[in-house]
Amino acid sequence: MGNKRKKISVIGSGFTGATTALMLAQKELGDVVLVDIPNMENPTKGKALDMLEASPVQGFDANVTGTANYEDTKESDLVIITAGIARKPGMSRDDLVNTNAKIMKSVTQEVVKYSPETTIVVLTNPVDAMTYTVYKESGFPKERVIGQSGVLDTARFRTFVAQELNLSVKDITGFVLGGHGDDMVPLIRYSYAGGIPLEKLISKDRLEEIVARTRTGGGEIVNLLGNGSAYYAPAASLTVMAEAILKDQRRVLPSIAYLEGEYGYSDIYLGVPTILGGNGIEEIIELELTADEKAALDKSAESVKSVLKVLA
Ligand SMILES: NC(=O)C1=CN([C@@H]2O[C@H](COP(=O)(O)OP(=O)(O)OC[C@H]3O[C@@H](n4cnc5c(N)ncnc54)[C@H](O)[C@@H]3O)[C@@H](O)[C@H]2O)C=CC1
Ligand SMILES: O=C([O-])CC(=O)C(=O)O
Repeated sequence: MGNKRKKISVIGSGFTGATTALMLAQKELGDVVLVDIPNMENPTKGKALDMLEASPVQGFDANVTGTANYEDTKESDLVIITAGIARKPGMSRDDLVNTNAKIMKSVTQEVVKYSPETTIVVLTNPVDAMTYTVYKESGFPKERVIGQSGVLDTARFRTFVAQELNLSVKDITGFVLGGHGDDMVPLIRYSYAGGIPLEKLISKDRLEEIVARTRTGGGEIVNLLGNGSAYYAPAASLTVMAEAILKDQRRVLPSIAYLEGEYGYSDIYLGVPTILGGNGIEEIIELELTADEKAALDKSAESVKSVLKVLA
């Protein structure tokens, strides 16, 4: 008998949830249960069946099912929450807070009921505050409630740098700290092309433009799509985090983590460099920041705190 397949539940079968489900299955990370509200049960089952029917063509062994019944998520190894509303042009992520906080609470209760030992990764925006909400509602240890922002924000930064230098994206590394908003802090000092500091390859002005584009990268897509937000790169980001956890890879990836004094903040979820492995967030990596970097991070943390205050 081989190893038992992992079970991954993806809550929310919209653009990000469905795309994530497909990527998880294509990488054979486990069997995927896609969950949505009762009104969306048939479309959710339809999407799941359609993905399953791609499996013989692409040759992946993963079951994909759709449901509106949380019993089907029982004993999930990993739960990914994408449920909720997305922003439209003219809105900020923070405008979603009240609606999505209610959704986080009800979803978390159901998830915890059937999978008390699972690890949860949250995507729903405003994601720093929504991860905090899920943490409080779940009663889980902090290492098992994680938010996604930094992998995506870093991916955008890496894309723009690769375009600028006409180099493979594979050789570009980036580093983004802070909340998933326009105040996020891309750290040039820790970003490289094939081990060469970016500051040696790109002018300061161009680097500043790339940082600015990264900060508003989500909004750029929202404006182009017109009726929703990004989902391919977000789904790819969730998939890499899922892989790190399910395969116990201990990867160094940025995650939204619960801070208890790290970087000088407490009782807040914020994007920081972490080690992701079988236990979820296995470690938070603390770096020394320059005064300017710390000031930028303080500003980002303040934005997240102001959203948390709305929920208090
Ligand atoms: N953290 C990040 O980097 C990113 C966050 N997001 C956020 O992810 C969320 C989802 O985005 P999309 O998938 O594009 O939206 P979408 O509108 O395509 O899908 C959301 C789905 O959630 C479902 N849903 C609503 N209430 C639910 C409940 N109580 N239980 C289960 N399902 C429920 C809806 O029926 C819908 O199918 C948004 O809040 C968006 O802002 C999106 C991209 C990146
Ligand atoms: O911009 C949005 O609303 C969705 C999101 O978080 C992103 O794509 O970074």
